[in-house]
Amino acid sequence: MQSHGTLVAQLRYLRPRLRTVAGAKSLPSNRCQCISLAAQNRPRPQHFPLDRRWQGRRAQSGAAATVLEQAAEPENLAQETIIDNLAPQEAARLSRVRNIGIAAHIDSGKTTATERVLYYTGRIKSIHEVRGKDAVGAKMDSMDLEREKGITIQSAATFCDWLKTENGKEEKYHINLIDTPGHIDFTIEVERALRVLDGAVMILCAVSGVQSQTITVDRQMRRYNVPRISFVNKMDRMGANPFKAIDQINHKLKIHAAAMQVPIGMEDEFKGVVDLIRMKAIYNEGLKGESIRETDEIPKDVQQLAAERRKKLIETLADVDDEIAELFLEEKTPAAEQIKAAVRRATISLKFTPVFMGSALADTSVQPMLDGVCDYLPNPSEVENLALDRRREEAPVKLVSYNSLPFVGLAFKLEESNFGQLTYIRVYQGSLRKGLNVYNARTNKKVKVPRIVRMHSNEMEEVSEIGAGEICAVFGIDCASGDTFTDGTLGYTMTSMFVPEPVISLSIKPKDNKDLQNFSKAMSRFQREDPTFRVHVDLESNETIISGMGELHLDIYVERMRREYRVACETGQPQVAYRETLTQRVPFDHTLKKQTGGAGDFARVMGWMEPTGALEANQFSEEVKGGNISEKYLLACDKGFQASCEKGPLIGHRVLGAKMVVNDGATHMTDSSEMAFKTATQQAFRKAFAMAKPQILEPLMKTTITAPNEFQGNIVGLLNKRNAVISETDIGPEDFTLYADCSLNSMFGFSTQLRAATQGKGEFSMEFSHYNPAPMQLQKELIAKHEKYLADKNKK
Ligand SMILES: Nc1nc2c(ncn2[C@@H]2O[C@H](COP(=O)(O)OP(=O)(O)OP(=O)(O)O)[C@@H](O)[C@H]2O)c(=O)[nH]1
Repeated sequence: MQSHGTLVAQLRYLRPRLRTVAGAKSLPSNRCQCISLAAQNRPRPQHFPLDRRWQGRRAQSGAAATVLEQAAEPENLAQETIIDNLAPQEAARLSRVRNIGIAAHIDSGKTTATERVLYYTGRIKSIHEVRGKDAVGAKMDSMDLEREKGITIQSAATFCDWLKTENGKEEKYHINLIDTPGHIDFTIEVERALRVLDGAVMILCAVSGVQSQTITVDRQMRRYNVPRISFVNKMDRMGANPFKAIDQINHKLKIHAAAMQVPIGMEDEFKGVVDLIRMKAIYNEGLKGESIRETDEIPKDVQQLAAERRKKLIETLADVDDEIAELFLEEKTPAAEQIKAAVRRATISLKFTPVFMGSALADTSVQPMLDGVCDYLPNPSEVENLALDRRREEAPVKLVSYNSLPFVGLAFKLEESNFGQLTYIRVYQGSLRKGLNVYNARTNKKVKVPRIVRMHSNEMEEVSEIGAGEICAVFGIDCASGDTFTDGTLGYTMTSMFVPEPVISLSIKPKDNKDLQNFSKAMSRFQREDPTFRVHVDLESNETIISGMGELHLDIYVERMRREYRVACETGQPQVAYRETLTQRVPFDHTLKKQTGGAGDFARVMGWMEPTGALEANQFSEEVKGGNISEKYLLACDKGFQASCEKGPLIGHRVLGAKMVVNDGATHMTDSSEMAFKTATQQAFRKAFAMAKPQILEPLMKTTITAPNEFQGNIVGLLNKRNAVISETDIGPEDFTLYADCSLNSMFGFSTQLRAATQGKGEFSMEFSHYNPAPMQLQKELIAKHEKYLADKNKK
């Protein structure tokens, strides 16, 4: 396989020739894109079940290569002229834009750090703390519930301009920033932020280092190939040790990491940091640390540590960067500029994370982290984003963050506001203007953009245009989360994000029937905003069932219903969201025949049912020859199949991984109807399903537990009792991390037992992994319980 660079060089050579050939319109389409994808030789990310999902994301490469390869397309020749003319101007604009997210374990200080960033960049005039005494709360936690509980529930977007000073010169950077929740139950918020961001700041606590949720966040960043810098916060706390955190990033997260700074003083003596590239001491001054004082005088007691850690930084870089490796082998010391360039290359190519440190609460050393964002995280043109061209069999095409190209944007988040639905859009190509007609690639509907705003937490600033590579929100566009918009000249669609399956459900109803209207309004709004929150009505019990990612997730919606819609609700016990499936192929031949005096019911359906393999979405297909069942009745069969999948025959939970094929049947001249075919299909489904060795599936959770080493035996004991499968144990000098697959059903009450078994020092996080057949005994119990429920209901 040739390197990407070599191929780009070849394309550069070929370009004048391609132009001539393209004039004759004989170039095979997509050749260049194919070469480019092959050149990157990217494996499909592990967590993506469908190829198409990852095609929408990116690999890292230079904008020049992107433009060049796309320009070589005959269809893109018109664009090429524009690109050639605008390149320097666009490149200059984009080089000062950063779209970043802040992600971390719960309570690491994401919101507190963001508050500093907004203050130092002049976005807010004063600092308010999370759960602070002034009772105002941090800017980015704008929901009352967030402020009360001191946790972030929704991701909030904001933007700011950072004046970075280097060698006495000021450079203005425009930063779009998203603060994301730390709790795993709100993981979709992190997923959608990472889907559209170009880089991230991973915050760690200086005392706790890599925690269970840091591991989840790491997984998410890998899923979307997001480069990151790290910030070790809470350096003022007793027991702070940034180097322990760095070791843990190296060993637990398995990404090369090295300190970019060393601390001056520790814990309550923490005063500032030494920048290891420029070898300068940096202190914060002013009431809120707003001014920075830099000096060449590094305190004596820190000099040796600084020298050692600088050496370590260069050694680590030599492992991930060829240029530094060469200098290292020649025993030459790289210059500051060379180190900086290597950190940037290695970070953007996802091989390395530079580690900064400070204390957001003590207003110390947040600004150098912001400089790090500008120096080491990619600008929008350095991240490759792909769309699929529906006019050319969904071939991947690269999007170019240039304003003058046709518009392509992705709606990544919806929010209900006082002024109607607010749709967050990341503009990938072209610019979005007020009054522009845009097309929804999914529905093909045209809409005019009435209002564009830049979000600043819950406040907004009206703008008339947003350039490529930026994030904004628009009003008055009806769409679903994950829809692609274009200007109508392109058949592009971008792939959506990874949406985990809900694992917990509970029944819910308003305490007072007069609130029913508000109740359903709230339900439909929450569902539209959050793809991991689902609502359905159980047809047998007539109960409304809500499903989500965990108990806290559902609790928050019940609480929001009370506060925002004034609907008090009663809820049932949380239940695991089981699934039902079949394991073998079975033929069916079923006739519905009812003769009751007048017109009767008649429908005959034949075919087979089988597992889809790999537990994919349910599928219905028809292979009827000779017109024995008309198109209209086949549609009714499909509806019957979908209805049957909603409520499995075993325990009434949803069916997963079932395929039904109807290949023959019979119709009666007068007695057949759509209803008859729908019912016949449902009856055939039940019969076939029962014969096809059905199974109940339970959600298995990827569980990460961290605790001090002395509790390892206790925790293994707890997990063994739950039949968990331990996949890996990582033992550090003081604490250990254990990775296991546990059934969700066995994890109820685990947090209390973990606390008791570890004197409150252990913590865990769970993330849905996959569905697995439930143990036979449990399957029998669930079926018996469901049968009893049905029998009791029939008696009534
Ligand atoms: N000592 C110390 N405490 C801090 C620091 N930064 C934040 N905190 C405190 O840590 C707690 C959590 O801070 P947040 O900023 O809410 O953390 P978060 O990561 O946004 O929390 P979630 O969004 O709920 O996950 C608050 O009580 C902060 O005051 C710091 O640098 N030093």
